[in-house]
Amino acid sequence: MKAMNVLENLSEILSVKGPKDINIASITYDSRKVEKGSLFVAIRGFKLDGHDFIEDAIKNGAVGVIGEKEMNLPDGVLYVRVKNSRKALSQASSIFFGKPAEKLKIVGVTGTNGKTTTTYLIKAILDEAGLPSGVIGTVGLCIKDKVLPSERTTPESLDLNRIFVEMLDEGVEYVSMEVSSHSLKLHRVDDIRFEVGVFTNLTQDHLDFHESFDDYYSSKKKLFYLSKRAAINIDDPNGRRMCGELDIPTLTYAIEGKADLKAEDVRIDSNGVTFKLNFYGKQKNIVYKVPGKFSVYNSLAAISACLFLGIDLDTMAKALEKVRGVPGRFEPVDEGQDFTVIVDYAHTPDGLENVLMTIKSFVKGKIITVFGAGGDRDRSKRPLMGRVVSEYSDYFIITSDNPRSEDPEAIINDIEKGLDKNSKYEKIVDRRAAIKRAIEMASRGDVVLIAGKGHENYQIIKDEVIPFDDREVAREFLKEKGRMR
Ligand SMILES: CC(=O)N[C@H]1[C@@H](OP(=O)(O)OP(=O)(O)OC[C@H]2O[C@@H](n3ccc(=O)[nH]c3=O)[C@H](O)[C@@H]2O)O[C@H](CO)[C@@H](O)[C@@H]1O[C@H](C)C(=O)N[C@@H](C)C(=O)N[C@H](CCC(=O)O)C(=O)O
Ligand SMILES: Nc1ncnc2c1ncn2[C@@H]1O[C@H](COP(=O)(O)OP(=O)(O)OP(=O)(O)O)[C@@H](O)[C@H]1O
Ligand SMILES: N[C@H](CCC[C@H](N)C(=O)O)C(=O)O
Ligand SMILES: [Mg+2]
Repeated sequence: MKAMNVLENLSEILSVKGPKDINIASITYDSRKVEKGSLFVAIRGFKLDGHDFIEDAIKNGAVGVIGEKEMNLPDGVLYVRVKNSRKALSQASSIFFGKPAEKLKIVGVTGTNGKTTTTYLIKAILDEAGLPSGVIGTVGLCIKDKVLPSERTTPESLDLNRIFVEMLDEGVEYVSMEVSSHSLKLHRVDDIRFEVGVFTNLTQDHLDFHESFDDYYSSKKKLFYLSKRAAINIDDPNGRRMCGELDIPTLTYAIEGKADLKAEDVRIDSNGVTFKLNFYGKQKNIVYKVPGKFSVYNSLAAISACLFLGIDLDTMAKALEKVRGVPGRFEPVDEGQDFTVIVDYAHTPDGLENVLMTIKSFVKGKIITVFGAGGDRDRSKRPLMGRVVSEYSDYFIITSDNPRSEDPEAIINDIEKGLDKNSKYEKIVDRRAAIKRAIEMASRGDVVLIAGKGHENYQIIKDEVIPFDDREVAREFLKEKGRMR
């Protein structure tokens, strides 16, 4: 593509130096991925500054550069100075790949908890309706039935465009994607026009990245400036606030309050949830075989979004009844033992409270929880997570999640600050040993909750990513315990 075509799509150019008639063979924001003919976009990062890698990029074959700083590049290399490189990356990628997002119907789901689950439920409904779809989110990328790993919940704009093209090539028409607050703030989704934006809830997380809760809220709100229509959980105080501030067609959903879609006669037990959906007098029985009040909310979120897509309630009810859960979300590990083991991705105070409240409602014996908190993430959520776990568990083991660059013991100490005084617990830094201990001590009727890592099949310790899967580790010790009997 001619550089001129890319330039025409950039909204905030400050200056252009060098030849505009060059051909761009590819775009990248990482100098290590530059090829002959690449356009390199220099991003001022949180750790590094892409401008420091311009020389490398040119050595590797870049013919053009987009950046924010005043630069003098060698003759023959195009330099486009813009106000915001991340915004420019989104605009350049969209035009370079032929605006693939415009050819897809994309539903964006935002909120602190429930994004992954809701996107999966939407996909299940689209499948039942016979509409070819894809999913983009924490657990990975789904292109029709193909599943690929993903590094981020919401990929960088350039990568998103590449994924959209791949989806279109495979015949995908609908995309159900998670939209993280990071992605909204860092302009990863700026050039997507969402058919529907969904708001699940907003509670504390990511206060390391967002300077305040208000900044977190405003980032989430941006999704609705990019959406044609909205589906909002109006039982959530921030959902109510959001609703009052939007002027696009909106469907609200609730269990408690007044809403367009209301769940009535809600029944929750260890097998899942059932409720009567009331949508302006139209009623439909919904069965979803994953327990928890949050399962009702996630079903309502998916139904609201799919109503906007024109899917009928019968199809939706059929689809939800068939869903057998989402990887790592309230996932049972069953080796025939006489107690329950659940692996769940809860990694926020609210997520933990929801999952523990659900367990409390059906547990016959003790609740034993194994959990930690991620390193290089919001530190202020750690004592709050500790408080919630100590409030609901009969016994718990504080261990490591993904410590990343931090000292695992220091993270555990942060969690410990929030504990209830009467807590019965121990600290075991090694997650494998912690899971082993919980399984050894469990007896008939107990529930062992292993929280925080869900579907993750790795653990990040310093710079190392080691293979680790809570489900496999639990299975191994369950088998061992079975053999000892
Ligand atoms: C905080 C955050 O989102 N950081 C993202 C940000 O990194 P950064 O700006 O700090 O990058 P950097 O390492 O400082 O480097 C600056 C630039 O120099 C470039 N570079 C670097 C080295 C080199 O040799 N050559 C080179 O060109 C880099 O490619 C980058 O463009 O831009 C990078 C490039 O797009 C992202 O990879 C990176 O995501 C990191 C890995 C990350 O962990 N992000 C997490 C926090 C995140 O986004 N999480 C949300 C999920 C939240 C949720 O689910 O609740 C998500 O959507 O996944
Ligand atoms: N609607 C909900 N409200 C509160 N908690 C929920 C809800 N749905 C799921 N949870 C809990 O939060 C955990 C994470 O759920 P899920 O993965 O769907 O959220 P997410 O928003 O995608 O998270 P992430 O930000 O990490 O991508 C679940 O394992 C469950 O314990
Ligand atoms: N998307 C979330 C996931 C947290 C999962 C938990 N296992 C951790 O590593 O903190 C984040 O990146 O903050
Ligand atoms: Mg997710």
